[in-house]
Amino acid sequence: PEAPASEPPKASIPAARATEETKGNSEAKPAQEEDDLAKDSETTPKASATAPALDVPSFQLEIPVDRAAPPPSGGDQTQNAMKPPSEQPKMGDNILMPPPPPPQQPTAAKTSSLMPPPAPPRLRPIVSQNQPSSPGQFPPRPNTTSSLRPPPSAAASLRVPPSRLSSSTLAPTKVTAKPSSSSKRAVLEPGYSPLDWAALTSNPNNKLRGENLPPTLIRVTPSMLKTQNGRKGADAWTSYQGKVYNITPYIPFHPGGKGELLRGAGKDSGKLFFEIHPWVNWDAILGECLVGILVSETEEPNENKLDAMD
Ligand code: HEM
Repeated sequence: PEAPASEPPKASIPAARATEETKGNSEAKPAQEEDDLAKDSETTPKASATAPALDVPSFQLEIPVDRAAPPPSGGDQTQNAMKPPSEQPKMGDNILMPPPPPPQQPTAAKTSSLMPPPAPPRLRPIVSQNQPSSPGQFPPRPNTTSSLRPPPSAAASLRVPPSRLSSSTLAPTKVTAKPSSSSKRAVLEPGYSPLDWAALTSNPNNKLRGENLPPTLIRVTPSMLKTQNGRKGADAWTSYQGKVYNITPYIPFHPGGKGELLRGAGKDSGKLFFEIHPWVNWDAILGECLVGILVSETEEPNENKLDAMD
């Protein structure tokens, strides 16, 4: 597949290269000397390719004069220097490539002015093929050009990042959805909405305080409260601000779920309650579930004394 793409450029290149080749032969010797210097500074073999380019510039000044007519850009000097080296065909390919990606390879871009005829799209693929020899230059191209390039094949890999950008439009919906799902809010069964609870509490005959309890408030010690943990058929009681409530009837109505509500069973729920939802009006919801008051362990659970206090 590469052969066909490279063929068209080669046909046009030969003429310019012919002049370069003659000059290039004479320049070959100085280029080698510089190669040695380059090797001293640079360890990689590729340094030799760059070295000739540096040597050529002085001689290239003459070359540009001949070419001055065809190419508008004076930057051809660098190109000429590059071309004289043994890699003329590669340079030609690069020349074809330059038009589209001018920013990345200045030499290629300059040569591109000479090669305008070749199709820009084809040049990119060719460059990629030739690039293997010079991988260092290409890595940056895809990244920078990717944003600029609309092309299909390369865009596929690039589309992922763009999708992120475009996802910004989608993100809002997802973001809003995630927070809601992350909440511990439970799914209440039908008939257990806050309105249903309000209706239930509006009727005093429902005995939400619990069965077998006196009509008046009772005195509850910590040990008593501990036994009312909702297990083994016992109602779940909890204390809040010195008062004891039977939270058993509210379990299926609790928006936070049964498990969360029962975390306070048999003990004080004030701390948990305020940590999770301090804005909730406890008394307004559980007023009808009030069992009594919390007293110290030494105090006798005398209902008469409790009534006297009231
Ligand atoms: C140990 C005690 C309790 C715990 C651990 C607890 C936990 C929770 C949790 C996790 C939620 C869900 C919060 C969310 O939507 O992300 C919740 C919601 C709620 N809980 Fe409790 N809860 C407790 C006691 C109570 C009590 C005693 C009441 C009623 C007096 C109550 C009333 C509510 C209400 C009304 C909501 C909905 C709040 C809202 O949507 O803004 N909770 N609770």
